[in-house]
Amino acid sequence: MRIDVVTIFPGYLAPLREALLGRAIEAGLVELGVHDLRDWTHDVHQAVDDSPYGGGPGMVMRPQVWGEALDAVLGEEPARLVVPTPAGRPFTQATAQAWAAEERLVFACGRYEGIDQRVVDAYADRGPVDEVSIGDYVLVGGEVAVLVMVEAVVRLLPGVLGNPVSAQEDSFSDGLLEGPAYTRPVSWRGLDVPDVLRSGNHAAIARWRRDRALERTAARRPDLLDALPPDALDRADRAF
Ligand SMILES: CC(C)N1CCN(Cc2ccc(Cn3ccc4ccc(-c5n[nH]c(N)c5C#N)cc43)cc2)CC1
Repeated sequence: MRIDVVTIFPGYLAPLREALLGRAIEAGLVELGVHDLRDWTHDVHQAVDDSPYGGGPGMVMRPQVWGEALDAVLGEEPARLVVPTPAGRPFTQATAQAWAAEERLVFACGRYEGIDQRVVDAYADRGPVDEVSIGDYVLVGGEVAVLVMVEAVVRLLPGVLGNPVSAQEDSFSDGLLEGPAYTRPVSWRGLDVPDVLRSGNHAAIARWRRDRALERTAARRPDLLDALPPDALDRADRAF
């Protein structure tokens, strides 16, 4: 997979070259290009924004600069263009799984009050464009959202995670939050690891973990329970 990111703050994307993602890049599992939008400005001030038509607070990012940048970065190769925005469709694990199958992702990081809508409209004729949001809170720009989305996608690529099974058994992959996890020591500050996890009884352990996942999901994300397909809960789950 190749990932390109266009931004006025390239340094914001430096964490993508650290740790697991950095190792994936070094291993050739992912190619990453980070591009400074201002490289496509032609004025001495390198202006990328202007006042909004119709008035209102803040500034809007100019379409001309974005058009030149995206034409250059996209080139002729097909790619999914992703535009983070507070007004976007929710980015979910399902989105990450779908995008993990893409050959190319290009992320357009806006700032100010966002990017002139004509940029999205113009590229929608050339290929898939997704306006997405990572959550119901307001950030200052798209860069943090891109860090989140790139990590969620890249960890699903073959060879990236040391233990690939965990990508399948993620929270959300079976529709439930995952339950609590424990490691040594068996007792810490008077708190003990649940006996069942040390019993060696794998059926009992699986049941206990499923019950904790159901309990946590019911308490923290009842919406996920409501969204489960009818056959997702078995009789033992319903007894819970
Ligand atoms: C017209 C006028 C009255 N409106 C007034 C309220 N404005 C809301 C507004 C506020 C701040 C920003 C800052 N910003 C710039 C690019 C950008 C990309 C993503 C996000 C972002 N925030 N939260 C998420 N989950 C995001 C994602 N993904 C935020 C971004 C952009 C937009 C929109 C304009």
